Amino acid sequence: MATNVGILGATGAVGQRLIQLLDPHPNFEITAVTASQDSAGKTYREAAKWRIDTPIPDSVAGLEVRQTDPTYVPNDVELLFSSLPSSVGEAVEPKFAEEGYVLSSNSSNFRTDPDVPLTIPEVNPDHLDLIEVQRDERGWDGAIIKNPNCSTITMVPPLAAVDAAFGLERVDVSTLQAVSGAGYSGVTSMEIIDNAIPHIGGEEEKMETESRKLLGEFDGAAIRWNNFDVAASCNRIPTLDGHLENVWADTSEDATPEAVAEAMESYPSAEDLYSSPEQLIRVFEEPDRPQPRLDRNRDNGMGIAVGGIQETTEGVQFNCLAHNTLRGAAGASILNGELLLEEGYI
Ligand SMILES: N[C@@H](CC=O)C(=O)O
Repeated sequence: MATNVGILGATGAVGQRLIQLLDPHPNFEITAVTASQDSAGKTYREAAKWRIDTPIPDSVAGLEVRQTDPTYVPNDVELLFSSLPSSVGEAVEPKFAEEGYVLSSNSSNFRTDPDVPLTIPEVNPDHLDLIEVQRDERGWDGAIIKNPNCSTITMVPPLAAVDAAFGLERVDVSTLQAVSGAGYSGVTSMEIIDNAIPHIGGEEEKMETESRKLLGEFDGAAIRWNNFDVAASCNRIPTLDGHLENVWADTSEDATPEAVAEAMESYPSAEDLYSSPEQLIRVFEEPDRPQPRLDRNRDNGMGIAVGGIQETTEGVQFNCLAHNTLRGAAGASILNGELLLEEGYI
């Protein structure tokens, strides 16, 4: 039987992607959607300005939109996906956890808190058990778990493969990020057409902190962050979806391009989880790949594509790409929901 799930912030860009991905999902059934007070009481079809290129699923179109408050969400909802703006998430998510709800959240608040699991199921599934620490410390019956920022998710699986095989000393990364990462009204057409913007507020810090937490070690009580140095430079470009990143990784042991490709291609997926691709990282030999338009939808938008692996004086260099609203946001939260289900937290 499918698990009843709700979506907090269901009318936004990531909320809509969550609906698109959850509607056909074999494990989950959407039974509650929430949004801001203005939308409460309307049907989802009336409240949402639907901008995805598949129709609003019939199962959701007629649902009544509820206020984003635990009082209005039915108790038989076992898992909540949160795509709230971070300022709202910071205020509201703990209220739900206090009331016993388990949240798989894409919002950026709390990601680096010591008792909040930040997980990519193929990379650090063991960090999920930090939930026990969180429950002890905060006295919650529910829990909050997070997926990382989209630009972090794009580079961390390839870096995890490099770290496991050769050890990581230092990472430098420069990003070319699609406009959908900023949300529908994030950058105007006048700002981005014929242009590139060499700044995305807060993004560099997210990449620099989240990557070290994700690749850290959980000893049963706390996460010891990985201590490689990392510096990020983030840029917005006029692609619609798909973040492309140029990464330089200085390794502890010598790493040839062939050995790096082998380590990446053999890095395991989470084969028991429905949304994890059969092969997590695909490596191109063609020097001009991956490209956003050609490669973002591989493996239902949940794969990571890598190319241009080469040796440099400072270690190894490669390019990586992921679909930012699928693997990098809605799909990442759903994968964490699948992990929560598999590990018996819901
Ligand atoms: N913070 C990211 C969101 C991911 O898509 C961005 O601005 O691109």
